[in-house]
Amino acid sequence: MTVGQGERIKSWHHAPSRPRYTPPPGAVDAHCHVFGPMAAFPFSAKAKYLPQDAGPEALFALRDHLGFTRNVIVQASCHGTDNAATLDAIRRSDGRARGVAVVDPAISREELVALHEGGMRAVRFNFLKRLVDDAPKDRFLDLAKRLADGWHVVIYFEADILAELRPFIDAIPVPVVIDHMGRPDVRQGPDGADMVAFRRLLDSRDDIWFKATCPDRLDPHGSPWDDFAGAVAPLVADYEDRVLWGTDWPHPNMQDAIPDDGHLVDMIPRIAPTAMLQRKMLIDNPMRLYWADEAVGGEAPGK
Ligand SMILES: O=C(O)/C=C(\CC(=O)C(=O)O)C(=O)O
Repeated sequence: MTVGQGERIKSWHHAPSRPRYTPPPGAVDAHCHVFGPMAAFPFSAKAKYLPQDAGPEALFALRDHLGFTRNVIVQASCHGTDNAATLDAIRRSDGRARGVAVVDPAISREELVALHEGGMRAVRFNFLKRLVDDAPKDRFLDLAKRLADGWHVVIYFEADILAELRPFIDAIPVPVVIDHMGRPDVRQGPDGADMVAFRRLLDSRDDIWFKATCPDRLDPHGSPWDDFAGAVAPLVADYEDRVLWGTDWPHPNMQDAIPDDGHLVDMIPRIAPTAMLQRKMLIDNPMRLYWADEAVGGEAPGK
């Protein structure tokens, strides 16, 4: 697809329900995106989808509606390596958002410093062929070696390439966060081949984290996403200090199965049934990665 052609798609719920589950004060939605607004922040010429505007106002309204305090905004592939829309959203958040950037691996040290000052704390390496044209492992690795203390790498891949990616991941010298657990087939259950391979990765280092996100993407049986809950709850319990959670709003490419964000929040007690697990997943763990400069938990700045 070439951006500028075709209809702009809408992949998010027009009126998400209010969740029955109430997140603890200080909870972080650690995986979400902004789209545009396009008039101010045009999409990349290489974008594989052309969404309607889903800017910071809508994101922060959803945050409040769902009972969250902070956001980690992940640069979406439709904006390529121009992080202006994500930086603008962070700037407007009153200190309540931080970000994950997507950059040209040749980025200069000065540009990385500017991203840090803008609230970025990680770079994302996307290996999904339907989203990006190329993912040069050698150049990604060179960049990972140049990241400042306190930064990490976020990797997005599907389960069928985990084995092939292992030498690359093993060589990354900073902490690693895996998006959507590397997209396991949750129908295999908690002891299926995909989860076993993913646990082997987690066991290989103690600085690999993961997002227990996207029942809507990973569970083909749909809401209430029972297969997702069954496969993911044991992982959360066994790796409680390394798990993050997020809505994934505005759910890029999910226009044919748009999830109700209130229902997504109601998955939290099903995968993290105790108050302690919820606190770790929603506050302590994301705070350590994204707000290491602040005391863990508590009120957000500007509140
Ligand atoms: O929102 C996600 O994490 C997943 C995406 C979109 C994405 O990552 C991107 O556009 O950068 C997907 O599977 O289409």
